[in-house]
Amino acid sequence: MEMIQSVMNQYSEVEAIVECSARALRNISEVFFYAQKAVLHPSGPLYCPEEKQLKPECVRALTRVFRICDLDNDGLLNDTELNFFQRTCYRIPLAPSTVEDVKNVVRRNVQNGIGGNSLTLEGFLFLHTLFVQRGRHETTWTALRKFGYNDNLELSNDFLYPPLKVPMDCTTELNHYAYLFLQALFEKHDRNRDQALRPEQLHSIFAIFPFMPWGPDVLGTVTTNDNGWITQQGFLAQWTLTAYLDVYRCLEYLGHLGYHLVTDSPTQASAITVTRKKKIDLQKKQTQRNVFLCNLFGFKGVGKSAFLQAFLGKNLIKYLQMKEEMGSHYAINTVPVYGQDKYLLLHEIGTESEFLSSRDLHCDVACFLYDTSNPISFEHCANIIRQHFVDSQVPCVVVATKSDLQEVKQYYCLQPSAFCRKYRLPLPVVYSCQTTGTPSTDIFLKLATVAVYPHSQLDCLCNCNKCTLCTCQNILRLGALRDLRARLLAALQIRNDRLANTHPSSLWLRATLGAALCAILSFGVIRILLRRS
Ligand SMILES: Nc1ncnc2c1ncn2[C@@H]1O[C@H](COP(=O)(O)OP(=O)(O)OP(=O)(O)O)[C@@H](O)[C@H]1O
Repeated sequence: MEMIQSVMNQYSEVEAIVECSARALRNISEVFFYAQKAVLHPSGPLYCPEEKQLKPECVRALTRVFRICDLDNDGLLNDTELNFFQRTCYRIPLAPSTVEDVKNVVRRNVQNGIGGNSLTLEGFLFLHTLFVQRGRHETTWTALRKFGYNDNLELSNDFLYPPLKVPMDCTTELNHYAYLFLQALFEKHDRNRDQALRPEQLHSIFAIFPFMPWGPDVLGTVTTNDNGWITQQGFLAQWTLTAYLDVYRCLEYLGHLGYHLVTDSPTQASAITVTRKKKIDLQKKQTQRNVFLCNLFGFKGVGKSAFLQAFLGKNLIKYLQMKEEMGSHYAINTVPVYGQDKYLLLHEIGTESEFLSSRDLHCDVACFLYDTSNPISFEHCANIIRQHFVDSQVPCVVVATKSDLQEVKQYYCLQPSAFCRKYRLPLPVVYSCQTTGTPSTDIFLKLATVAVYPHSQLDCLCNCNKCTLCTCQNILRLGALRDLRARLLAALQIRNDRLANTHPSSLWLRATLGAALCAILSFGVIRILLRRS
């Protein structure tokens, strides 16, 4: 016995010594038990016996687990959160008396282990140190594996990149549940409830990542408040952009945040909707998509970046103030298209030549900017349209920027209006972001509408307030219509709340019939008006 003790003291990596005999069949099953345990749940990556504490990688991993379980972000695990951790890892909730026992053990051993009757990070780490010291490595390993860690305490590829098939011609979007999760994430870190994330709040969201996933360019990609902090709308928009442009990266980020554990879904791929092929949308002349891509083309200096920033509500002065710090080739925001919010993603194609890759041509609407004050700027647009878009199904919109400056004649065989008439394009839309307040959003509404309804003959892209498009938009913006919609939604909500007690024939029927009637009426009005245009 003494010899065993001295070996164990001398070699701290020795976890157990078993005296056994094959002849006498003594302790055979114990040998296999300890051997299996040493392989499946090694203490090496978790614990440093010399220093008698958890290794830094293990502390990092457990800190992430703690933060994910801290659903209200108050730095403590209350009983509900502790039970969430317990159910997620071990599939059985803790009895209230056991929760109290656990907290009492922590209270007795760690000075700051309990705060306001909840478990602190210090207490949580202490509990796991205790598990490992008492040879219950499997308890800690079960938790770590559940939260995605492999034997090297790194998040495994299987965890970060669950299978998701995206066929050609389909796009990827976040679904309703993903937006609910992200909204809750935003609210839990926006502790001062100002609907914007200060830099430190943004960092606290990503503190559980091994890297900062968003660079400074995000501030030039989505809406920010007057202080330059990301708004809730901007936060959701940036996630929408990632899901659209690089869905596997989006899955990775959601994996770091423990999406599927918090939402109790099979994997974070449940957050993604793969849309049907665009070809089918075009054939059927309708789409369920919510995100639409608009590629921006234009000669050097025509105002493409200023246009992107105008989409985010910044006028020329604000754009020039932030130009150097946060240049971005993308801008994403929501646009109300016939009463429904759609995401429009503007992408500045940074090329001075007219050579374009097939990726540059792939979009839902192509927007061509020329500078009214620069006589050589239109030729660039005209050449791209003639070479790449004349026979394509992608709708094109031409925009005459810097309309606040003196207009000059374009050095091209056709002036922009004549060119558009010749190629059956809508006439150029005049635009300027040189304003004192927020730039006009009409052009973005028109781009989004053309992207969502590429078949509609929306060739009257002006600000006349008389044409079909403007009439439809105005009808849908009517206060009365919005009021009616809000009432219907409220009625449906009441129905949800009371369904258990109410006879289904009353509220439910009334709300459903009302909603159906409203939808049919709106649809009919829009179709009649569109046909007449
Ligand atoms: N409406 C406007 N009125 C006057 N000047 C403008 C207007 N819009 C943009 N400018 C000026 O034009 C310059 C170029 O604008 P911007 O950087 O947006 O062009 P760009 O097309 O993005 O350029 P690049 O091709 O180099 O990326 C800006 O420095 C700005 O001062």
